Amino acid sequence: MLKISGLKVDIGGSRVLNGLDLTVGPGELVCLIGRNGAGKTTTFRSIMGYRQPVAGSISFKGQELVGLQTYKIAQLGIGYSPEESDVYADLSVAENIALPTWTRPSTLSEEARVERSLNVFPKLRQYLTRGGAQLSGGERKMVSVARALALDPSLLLLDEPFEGLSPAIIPIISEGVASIRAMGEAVLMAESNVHHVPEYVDRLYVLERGEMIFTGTLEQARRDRAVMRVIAGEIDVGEIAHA
Ligand SMILES: Nc1ncnc2c1ncn2[C@@H]1O[C@H](COP(=O)(O)OP(=O)(O)OP(=O)(O)O)[C@@H](O)[C@H]1O
Repeated sequence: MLKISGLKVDIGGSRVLNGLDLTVGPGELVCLIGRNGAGKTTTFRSIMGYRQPVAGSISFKGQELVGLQTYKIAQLGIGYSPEESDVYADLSVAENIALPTWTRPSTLSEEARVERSLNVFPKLRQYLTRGGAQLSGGERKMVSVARALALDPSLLLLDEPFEGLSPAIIPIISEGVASIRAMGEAVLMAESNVHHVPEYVDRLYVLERGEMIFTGTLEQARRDRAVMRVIAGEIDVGEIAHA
């Protein structure tokens, strides 16, 4: 469904992604994991057409995305929830979520698409009339993911959905990701912390300074000390060794 081959991206004269290969199949949950600055956001921004690669290909359902404008990429069915969860302050929560239903036609009605998003995050029903500026970080994250889902995408990109959230909100987002997955949507999720990776993840890619250093299952990653050093830190490697 999504196939990235040999992707190279330069920013300000520096190579930020150096020959990335990655695939996401229909209905798969795939995690791209790496430390801060590894290049996860740059990968997502390249998929969405905000960054132009110097080499490589990004194809979605057989169509090349490189060179397409962002709105066209979204219309092809890729929903994007960025790390910073931009929620439109001048729109209500309900309007923020409904936004993609105005820009991408789907076989589902606007109501059905919004309802589906609200079923993923039922807590949002209390805030529907509230302005986008009057939300906590966790609420903004829910709106951002719900909005990306209202696009009725066949692939959802979630950039560090747990980043900066309080421990109380993490299980809510985690349950939301599980129900999105149960709907059969393909999800590509970026993470810097292996502990946030759901056990049911299909495949992990580990990115280090713009290069992919590992591809495999979560179980294989846990058995690889060099990989765990990158995605879990030294302390956790010790814990794993004693487990
Ligand atoms: N606009 C920019 N100008 C200059 N350098 C940039 C810019 N955006 C990203 N970079 C650099 O590109 C590299 C990759 O950044 P990117 O944001 O993709 O990493 P990331 O893995 O998403 O990290 P984080 O978890 O901190 O968001 C970093 O070294 C970063 O400093």
